[in-house]
Amino acid sequence: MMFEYEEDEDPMEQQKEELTHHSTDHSGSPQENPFRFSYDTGKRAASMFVTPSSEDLIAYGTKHLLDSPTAVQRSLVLNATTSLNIDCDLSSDEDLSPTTQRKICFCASQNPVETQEQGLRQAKSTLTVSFPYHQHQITEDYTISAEIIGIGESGKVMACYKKNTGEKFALKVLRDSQKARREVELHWLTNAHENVVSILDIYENTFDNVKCLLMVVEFLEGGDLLSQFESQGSIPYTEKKVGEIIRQIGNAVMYLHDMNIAHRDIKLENILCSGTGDNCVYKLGDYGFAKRPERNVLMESPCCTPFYAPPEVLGRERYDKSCDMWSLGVAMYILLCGYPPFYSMKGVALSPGMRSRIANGYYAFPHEEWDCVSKDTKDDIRCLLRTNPSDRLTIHELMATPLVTGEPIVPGRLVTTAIAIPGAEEPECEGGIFEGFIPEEEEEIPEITDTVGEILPVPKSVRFLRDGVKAPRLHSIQEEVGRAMEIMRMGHDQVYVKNPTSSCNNLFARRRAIHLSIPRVHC
Ligand SMILES: Nc1ncnc2c1ncn2[C@@H]1O[C@H](COP(=O)(O)OP(=O)(O)OP(=O)(O)O)[C@@H](O)[C@H]1O
Repeated sequence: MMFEYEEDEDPMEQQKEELTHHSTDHSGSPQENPFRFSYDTGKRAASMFVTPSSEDLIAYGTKHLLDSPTAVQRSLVLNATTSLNIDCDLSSDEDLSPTTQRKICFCASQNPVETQEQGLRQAKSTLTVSFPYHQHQITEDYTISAEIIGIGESGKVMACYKKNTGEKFALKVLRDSQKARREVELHWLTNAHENVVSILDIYENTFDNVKCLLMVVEFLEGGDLLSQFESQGSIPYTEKKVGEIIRQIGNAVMYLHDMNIAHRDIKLENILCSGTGDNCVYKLGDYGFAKRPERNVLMESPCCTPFYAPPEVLGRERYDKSCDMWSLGVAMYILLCGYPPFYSMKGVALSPGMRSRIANGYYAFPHEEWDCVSKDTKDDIRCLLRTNPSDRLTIHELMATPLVTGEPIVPGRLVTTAIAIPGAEEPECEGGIFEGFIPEEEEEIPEITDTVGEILPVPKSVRFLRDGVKAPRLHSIQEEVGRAMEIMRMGHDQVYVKNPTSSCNNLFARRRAIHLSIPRVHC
């Protein structure tokens, strides 16, 4: 869907009129001070890049939300500064959910005058959405601290402090690129949701001749969910707690999916926590791989972290938002037992065996951790980890499950032995219930030296599902995953292709010896 205008209307004029009318200026003209404004919706505080008072803004948004979403949506187009296509069809208002409309109203309100000309230039061609940003130095507004809040693939996340309030925020610096712009744009587009990390300010600054985008986001004191989970010893969470996390993050995912945006990198590290207590608010962050497909075009680029990557991504087939559902299933699985459903026995991020198990949907629910989990919840995970994307639960279906709605669920057998085990028909093995098929060609299972706990009396084919990946290894696995991410995320910028004549890799060497007439390299 593309933005469309009716030929006889001039949206520029209309928006100018609306901005003039609604911008009751308290601190200067919009040109002088277009970015200084904070509002509090009651849910969150965020700088909205506008000058009107919060009442004006909300009234403005509400008015247009209720009376004339089209007018506001048209004005949103005037923010356009890049060629990214955001496929909202403004010719049909009913396509937009109320939340979507509300967000778009806010976007429209924040429109800095400086972008209007650019918007006009694009108005009757391909109409796109972008984000407003400052071009002055971030250090005019924030003090950048040396404190590192987190480290990710794209660099460090630093602490920064707003100069006039002393408030702490998180600063993510991205080297300017098409990918970075897409990350910021899609995050910006969804940032009004209460379970999405709020963006406060965006800057385009140049350091040592390198143009960067700097994103100031709210600081979540509880850190990321993986660290929080590990800091309490990776002890499995209760279904109630997991249900609450999935309810909140699922709400954010539903918001994204309703806007036809897939996050594509849902994992515990990208779920941020407002605190550590019972009232923790969970928020989705890191849109580094988020994508909005063109209409009816499924996303094709492989991304995601291997542990969370669905088969169709690994298989480089087409996929869509259902990859987020797979990743939610993986996240649920980890939180409920303390280890991931798929992993490499060799301690690498993605082995052929792990790939094969993912492709076949082959994982287990070992008795020790899973017997106390209800069959309903295990069924939810099964429905999320289906190898065929079209068979997977949608986000709307997940949000209606008892786990998420909080309806009573029949507990697993360790909680009460009086209840019949509905999973009696489930395929069982000595080590637990397993799913999928046993791959015909398994990877060699090496001697496991770092196994925590006893070796279970299970067939070799199933053993890898349990051994060696107990809680203490989770973090090191995640680190390995991090190192492998550049390869996994080849859908975007670059693909690293090893030199077949000089590469040293045992698997490659074996295959080369068997299949290829490439001279052998001694590693
Ligand atoms: N707003 C925030 N509040 C608190 N901690 C944060 C915040 N943003 C990021 N972090 C921490 O920094 C880490 C890395 O952040 P982020 O995921 O945004 O970076 P990245 O480079 O995109 O990472 P990835 O490796 O997932 O691509 C997070 O896992 C989290 O621990």
